[in-house]
Amino acid sequence: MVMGQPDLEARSPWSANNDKPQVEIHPPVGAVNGSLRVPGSKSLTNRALVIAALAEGRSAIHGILKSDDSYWCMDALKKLGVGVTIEGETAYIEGCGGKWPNPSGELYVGAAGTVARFLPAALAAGTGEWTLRGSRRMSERPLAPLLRALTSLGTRFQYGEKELCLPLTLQADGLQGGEVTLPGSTSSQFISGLLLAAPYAKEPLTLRIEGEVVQRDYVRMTLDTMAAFGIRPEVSADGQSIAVPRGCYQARAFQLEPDVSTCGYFWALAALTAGRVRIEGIDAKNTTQPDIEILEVLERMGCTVLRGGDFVEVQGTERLKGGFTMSMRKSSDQTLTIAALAPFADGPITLTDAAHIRHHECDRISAICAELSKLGIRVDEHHDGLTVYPGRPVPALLDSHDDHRMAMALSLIGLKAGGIRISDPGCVSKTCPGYFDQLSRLGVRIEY
Ligand SMILES: O=C(O)C1=C[C@@H](OP(=O)(O)O)[C@@H](O)[C@H](O)C1
Ligand SMILES: C=C(OP(=O)(O)O)C(=O)O
Repeated sequence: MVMGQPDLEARSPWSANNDKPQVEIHPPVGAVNGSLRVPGSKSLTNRALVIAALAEGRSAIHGILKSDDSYWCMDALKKLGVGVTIEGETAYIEGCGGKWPNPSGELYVGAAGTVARFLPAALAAGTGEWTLRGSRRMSERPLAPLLRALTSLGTRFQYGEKELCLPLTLQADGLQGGEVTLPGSTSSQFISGLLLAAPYAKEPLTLRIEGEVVQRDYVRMTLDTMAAFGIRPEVSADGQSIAVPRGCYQARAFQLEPDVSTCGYFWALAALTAGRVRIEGIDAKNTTQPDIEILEVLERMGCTVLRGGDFVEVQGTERLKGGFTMSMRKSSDQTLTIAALAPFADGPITLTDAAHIRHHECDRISAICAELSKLGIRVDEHHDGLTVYPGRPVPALLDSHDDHRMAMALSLIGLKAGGIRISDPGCVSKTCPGYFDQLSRLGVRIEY
């Protein structure tokens, strides 16, 4: 079987296993029990890095994620002349107060949606001319609504290959203020990107959001992180209008939460093996990360969840329950995790409201349907989701589609079925380079 060629340029020095063509997951003999910590949230790391770079003064960001997505964010900031020093899990950032020290250069965003959507607005708020490139997939992923909004605020763009896509050259002379409209239906990151830069506009900026926002809680996360650095936008009662005051972020020490999206795979591991997995450092009631919703799904499937103030423990069950439909609008990154659990439930599971994940690292709806089908699992593909039916997976080599979440979700199937191999295990480094090592530490046999 010929798998698509992964885009190895997007793998950072923090990646691992790029030389391994495949990994086999061996089903553990019994329940998986264990306790672990996962690295910092990708979403919080890249928000904090961009804000700290725009701030006045030196920030210390504690508990960062060290993965491809955060590497390319820091790499771009360094190329812009921002001082970035890493000691252990802390990044020290010398804020530039909104004036990028290097007014020109070539920046590479890798495969990171957060960097591709946060950086253009932050650059546009300054003065200079920069070229932005991304991975093959990032050059196909949508950027147009953000670029149109920035154009209306005075930024000029030239496109290298295709209009309104990466690669591009951005000419900036500050953002005009006033009003700007952005759609919410394709990606919340356009809104987050513009919000992060908005305090530096020449006049106060108001964002009007058209329609529903996919994964709206990520916008809330952006607003909360901005507030932590001293800027408090005002959100209208209907949530569709956000007024951002002018100002400058103030540097500070900032502690990040662990990555709840990554936690989902480990909690699913407990769910599948009737085991018990505790993840330290998570405050389920107060987290700003929407993927915490996976806990409610696991409960619905029959698992028991213990929400401590500083940990979450999931205890699995002998027979997972299915027979429900779930909207993934809020926590779409967990769609693949639930789809991978679904064959082992006692009834079909339908996931809806996730049409936008066709524009993620791969067309995730079509990709997961293709891979589950290879396993002999019945799936119905819908425009905005899928239905997965209970079944017994047959041995197969599965394609990770150069998508960290495809690889991590598909690995879960190997916990229950023999002969499950996954291509290009290195792709997990987009958000969790140590994923397979952590599985091993929990007693799951991994063979490259
Ligand atoms: O702002 C963020 O940190 C994110 C927003 C979401 O993207 P979209 O809103 O583009 O779906 C999510 O899928 C991604 O993993 C992280
Ligand atoms: C969609 C994702 O990433 P990105 O930040 O590149 O959009 C993801 O991590 O699942």
